[in-house]
Amino acid sequence: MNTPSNLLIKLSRRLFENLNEQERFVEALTNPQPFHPCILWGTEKPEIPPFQVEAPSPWQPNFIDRLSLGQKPGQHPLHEKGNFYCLDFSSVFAASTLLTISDHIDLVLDMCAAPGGKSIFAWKNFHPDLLISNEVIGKRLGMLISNFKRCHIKPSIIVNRDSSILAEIMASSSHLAIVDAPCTGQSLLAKGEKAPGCFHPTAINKSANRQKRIIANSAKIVAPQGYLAYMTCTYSPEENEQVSEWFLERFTQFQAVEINHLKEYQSHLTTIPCYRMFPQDRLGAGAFTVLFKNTDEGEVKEVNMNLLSGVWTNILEK
Ligand SMILES: C[S@@+](CC[C@H](N)C(=O)[O-])C[C@H]1O[C@@H](n2cnc3c(N)ncnc32)[C@H](O)[C@@H]1O
Repeated sequence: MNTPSNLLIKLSRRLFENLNEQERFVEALTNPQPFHPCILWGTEKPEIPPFQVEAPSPWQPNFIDRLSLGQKPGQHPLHEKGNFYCLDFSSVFAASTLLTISDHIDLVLDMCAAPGGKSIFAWKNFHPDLLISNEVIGKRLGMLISNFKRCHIKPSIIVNRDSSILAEIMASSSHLAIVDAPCTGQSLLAKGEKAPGCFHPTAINKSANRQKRIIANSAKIVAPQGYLAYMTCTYSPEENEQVSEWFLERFTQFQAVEINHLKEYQSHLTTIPCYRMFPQDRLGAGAFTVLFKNTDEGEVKEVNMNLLSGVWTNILEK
């Protein structure tokens, strides 16, 4: 067990009033325990389940399976064939806000896409006419492309652009924009991984400023009556509730949507309906999620596909 830093203890006091909850949170980060592996079925599930599966949460979509501890889905031949994608249950939690959208979604833009979990979740849930997945960091494109190829994700385009460029090229065009923002990655500790400096105020502030820039550019892409899903895998309120509050103050055409199936996870750190999963509850390492709706009426604009210049494209057939 690692000794908790003062910054971690301080954060636990800001997150929870209850002393026992503070201690459980700190323990989850300093003495990490394995979480159940999880898969997203891109194809139909086989009649004979290839894995031992845990009882599903009431809100879990049927294309997700949470597996028993010790299962190694990444080593199964169906993984190589692209039948499923491995992801954390925290990612499923964060993406589950999308399950409340009943409108037909033609176009999805995932602004921060690699390695591809939220894109694939949205693709499976909505069967959009087109999925555009963006990854700005060049060296992370390879894993995104290989996951899309392996799982036969189409029709889709992968692009490598700064959010400000996409805001121009794709203004008011997308029925759904997903911002799974780069963050300080504090929940990596709950998975036994390293995230140096993740509780330091300078790192948190820098990360929050980047998140505000990305969400502001992404908002410009959302079509009238469309949605913007914002999520992170970190705990500090500055990167989560405070980004959401900042966003609603500046982009007054957006409203946060209540997510009924996540009611018991509602954050008490803001009056906005935002939702959190914490590692001490043992479902996943942690996530923050909020869904905004653009209340503007008006015209949905077309994307100029020539300006997008995808680095990988698979739009031949659905
Ligand atoms: C939390 S990860 C995304 C995980 C992915 N959505 C998934 O579910 O597999 C955040 C991503 O944002 C990317 N990123 C970093 N800086 C960015 C920026 N300025 N604008 C957009 N994305 C950025 C990172 O390279 C990283 O791939």
